[in-house]
Amino acid sequence: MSRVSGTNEPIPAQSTAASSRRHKIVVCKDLGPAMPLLTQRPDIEVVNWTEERRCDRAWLLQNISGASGLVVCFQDIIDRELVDAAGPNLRVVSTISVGYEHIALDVMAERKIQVGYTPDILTDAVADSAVMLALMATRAAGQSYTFVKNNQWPSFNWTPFAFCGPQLSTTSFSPTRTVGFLGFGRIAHAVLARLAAFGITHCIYSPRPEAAPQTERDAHLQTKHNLTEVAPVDLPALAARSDVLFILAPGGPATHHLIDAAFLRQMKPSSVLVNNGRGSVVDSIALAQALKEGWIWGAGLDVVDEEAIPGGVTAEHPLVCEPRCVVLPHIGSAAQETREEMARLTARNVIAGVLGEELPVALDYSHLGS
Ligand SMILES: O=CC(=O)O
Repeated sequence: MSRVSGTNEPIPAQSTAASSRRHKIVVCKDLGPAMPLLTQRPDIEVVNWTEERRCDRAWLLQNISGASGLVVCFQDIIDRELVDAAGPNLRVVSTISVGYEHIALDVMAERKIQVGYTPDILTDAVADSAVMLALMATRAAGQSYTFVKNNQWPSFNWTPFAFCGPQLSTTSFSPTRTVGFLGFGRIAHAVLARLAAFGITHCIYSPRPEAAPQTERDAHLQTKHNLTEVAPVDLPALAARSDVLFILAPGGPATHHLIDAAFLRQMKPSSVLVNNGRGSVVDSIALAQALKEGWIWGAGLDVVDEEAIPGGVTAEHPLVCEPRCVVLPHIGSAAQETREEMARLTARNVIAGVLGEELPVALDYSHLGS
């Protein structure tokens, strides 16, 4: 039977013959119903962080020595220091996320450590939540919900324009709508498919600088969703034309604060920004100013730059304080069925990795810069 640590004290290295045949896997996030996939294997020793808060870096550094596998989430920074502390046994890092900015891929490549992740299976859940945020941000859901929670409904003087916001769907009297995407991959396509039902007419996106033109794919999407346009545009046009702009780009140096004051000033006063990608893509201070001064109408955020720093996003954060900004705590893929499948895949990835087998879903980082 595998051992699951009951406390978060450092676990002493095992020296018995039996333990040396077992693969040590350090688990930073409890995988819920998928944990037995790990704990019921006689060839695996599980050392897991059991507290209901972010895994302590110090605990991880103390416990990782001799590990063959590591289970993490996007909050855990996997860098050279950690890999050095693990030692030469480490064969696989399995993250329960589609994003991988938290993993130093140059170090993984150098040490030939496989990386498992969970793309595709979360696409629909994240796309659902992006549409939810677009609707919440356009239709003043944050303000009106707070109004009711604050017991203001009893004295509500209903007026035709109270809590009004821009309409996401097209109508006979407002027949065109342009959605923009920064990051036009699987999740963006799933968002577009959902928005087609809202009568969206134009879809524009900013291509990666190195990407080849996708003319055929765009023509296919245009026909499939009965749109007037699907086209790549430059950043100024993306800002100026989007009624709703979805940020679905990965984080990292290439996208850091791409959405800054200069970009936001080019957006329409009636437009809405939705961020389901990474907080670091948007300059929070500039966005708060854009909302306060009416450069844009509203925002729906599942990610915020400051979530990564100690103290995180408090109730005093300038974006949380903006009435037309809906902020959720990074829950884009938090649909029960999806999270269970992500947990199972994360477990299967780490098991395959420690056994030296091909991962069910491995990140191919051979072409990625460090
Ligand atoms: O942000 C969440 C993920 O990368 O899956």
